[in-house]
Amino acid sequence: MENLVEIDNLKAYYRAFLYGVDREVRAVDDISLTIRRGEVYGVAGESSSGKTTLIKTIAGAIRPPLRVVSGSVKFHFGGGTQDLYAMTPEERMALRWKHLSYIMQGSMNVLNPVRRIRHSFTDFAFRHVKLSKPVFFEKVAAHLERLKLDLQLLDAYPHELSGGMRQRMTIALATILTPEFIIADEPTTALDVIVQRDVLSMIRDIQREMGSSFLFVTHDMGVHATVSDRIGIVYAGRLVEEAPTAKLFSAPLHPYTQHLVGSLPKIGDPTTRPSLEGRPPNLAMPPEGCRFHPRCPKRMEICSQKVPPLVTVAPERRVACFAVTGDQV
Ligand SMILES: Nc1ncnc2c1ncn2[C@@H]1O[C@H](COP(=O)(O)OP(=O)(O)OP(=O)(O)O)[C@@H](O)[C@H]1O
Repeated sequence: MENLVEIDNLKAYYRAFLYGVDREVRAVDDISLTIRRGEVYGVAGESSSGKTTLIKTIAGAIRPPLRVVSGSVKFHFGGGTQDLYAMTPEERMALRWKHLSYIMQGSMNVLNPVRRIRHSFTDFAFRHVKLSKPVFFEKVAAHLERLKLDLQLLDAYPHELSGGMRQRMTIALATILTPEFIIADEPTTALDVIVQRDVLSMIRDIQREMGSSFLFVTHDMGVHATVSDRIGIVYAGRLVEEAPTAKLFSAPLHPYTQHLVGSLPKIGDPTTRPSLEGRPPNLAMPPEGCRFHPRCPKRMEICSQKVPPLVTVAPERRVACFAVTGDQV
């Protein structure tokens, strides 16, 4: 399958003053991954592991104190190649909505709270199309109908809608121009499970119908099991494992992934789930070597001395762990 997004050795750090000292918070530290055309690539990891920073960096939404230290993000939109950090801000803006769009956790961030929803469609999407307004709104109506959303919702204010309905409208807005790449950041985290299921199946349907690629970020492994084709596990700013979803769940290789998968509840199994010792590291002062080693049940001497490289250990499987790959890599 063809690659749509190629991320190479990406490093993005925040500059922060901690206890009066100027430090770098290494939130995205040497991440390389590719997202194929038409796939849902899931990114999982606990709070503060750098998921949102990774998204911002891939979307080119960088503002101080965050900066891209090195690496590249390349897209293959519209048959060409776009090198995100070699583009002007205007060129980057031109990719938004048409080729790349966002579904965020809080739909209120996108839908303007003081304007009727139809204005959000005009503000974000209309300027990217060469259509008259009536023809544009015919397109919007057809899209909403396809997504089984009531047209009258366009005349509502965001606060008049339930959380689930607002999130569906946000998804409709993000997909109106059939973008090739959609980034979804915890899009169902704030929703109850029933609404969450409906929103996830809506995302899956859209993805199948439009053939778009998704970067789907959530800490919820249950959600990944439902939507993601492949999953990358992020720990303390680094990608520690990547595998097709079924393989990641049936045979996780990295001790951290084993913990994430092992702590999922199983119906009918009354045994208590193991918890992990310690806390994730402070990314302004991460431990030497493997960042997971202070918490790792399989740690060896080398783990505190050397950073384990991400190694391809089987087709479509990469892992960064000396306990799996041996210490000769
Ligand atoms: N503006 C900022 N200045 C300094 N450090 C920051 C800033 N924003 C985030 N960080 C730090 O960057 C690291 C990664 O944060 P990020 O929000 O990307 O993690 P996350 O995995 O998305 O977490 P969550 O799931 O809680 O949103 C954290 O250590 C966080 O404290």
